[in-house]
Amino acid sequence: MVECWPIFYSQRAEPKLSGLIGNNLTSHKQDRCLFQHLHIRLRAGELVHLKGPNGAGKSSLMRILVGLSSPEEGNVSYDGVDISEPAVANNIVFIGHKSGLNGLLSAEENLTYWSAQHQLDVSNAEIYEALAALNLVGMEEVPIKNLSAGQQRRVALARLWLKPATYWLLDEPFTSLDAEGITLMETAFAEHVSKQGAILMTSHQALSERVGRVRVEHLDYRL
Ligand SMILES: Nc1ncnc2c1ncn2[C@@H]1O[C@H](COP(=O)(O)OP(=O)(O)OP(=O)(O)O)[C@@H](O)[C@H]1O
Repeated sequence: MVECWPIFYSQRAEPKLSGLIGNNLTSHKQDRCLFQHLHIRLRAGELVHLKGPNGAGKSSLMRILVGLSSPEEGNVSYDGVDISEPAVANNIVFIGHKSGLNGLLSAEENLTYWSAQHQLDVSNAEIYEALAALNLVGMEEVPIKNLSAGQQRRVALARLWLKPATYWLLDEPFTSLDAEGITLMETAFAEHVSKQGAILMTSHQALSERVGRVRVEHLDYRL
C-alpha cells in the first residue's frame, strides 16, 4: 500500500506550534482516499511547492487548509489558532485555480467588492496601483469577460497586493500567465518570503531560481 504522505513534523508536536499546521488530515472523494493522516506545516519565511499528478488531491487539500471544506479527520490551525476562529481568515489570502471573478464587473469593481467582503480598508487609488503592479494599466474598467485568460488571472492575483496577510495559499497561480507574468509573480513571492511571509502553492511547472529557497512536497495519487 502506498504511504499517503511524508510526515513533515513530529507527530508529538504540540498544537500551539507557530505557522500553518494541517494535523492528521484525511479526505475521501468519490470513495477514493485522497490522503489519510496527513501532516503538513508551513512556517513564516517559507515557500512550499506542493506537487502531484492530476487528481491527487492538491486542490482538495488547499481548500481544507483555508477552511473552505472540512477534513473527515484532523484539524487545521494557524499560529496555534484553529481555522474555525473567524480572526484566522484575516491573515490568509487564498487564490483558487478558478479566478473567482464576476465576468460582468470590471477589474476595479471586482477588487472593490472583494476588499469589502474581506473588511479591507482599500482605496480606489490602491486598487489602481495593484492593477498597475500586474501591468494592467488601461484595463481597470473593462468587464472581466472581455479580458484575456492571462489578464483575468492577473486581476485575481492582484488581491495579494491588497490584503496584508502572512499566509498566501495559491492554487495554480501561473495558469494562463505569460513569461513576464510568471517573472512578476516569482519576484513577488521572493519578496513576500523575505518579509517572513509564507506561501503554499501548487503548480505543474517548476519554479525558477528567482523565488529563492523552495521546499517541494509531493502528494501521490492513490488508487
Ligand atoms: N466536489 C467534488 N466532488 C466530487 N469529487 C471531487 C470534488 N472535487 C474534487 N473531486 C475529486 O477529487 C480528486 C482530487 O481532485 P483535486 O482537484 O483535489 O486534485 P488536484 O491534485 O488538485 O488535481 P489537478 O492537478 O488536476 O488540479 C479528483 O479525483 C476529483 O475528481
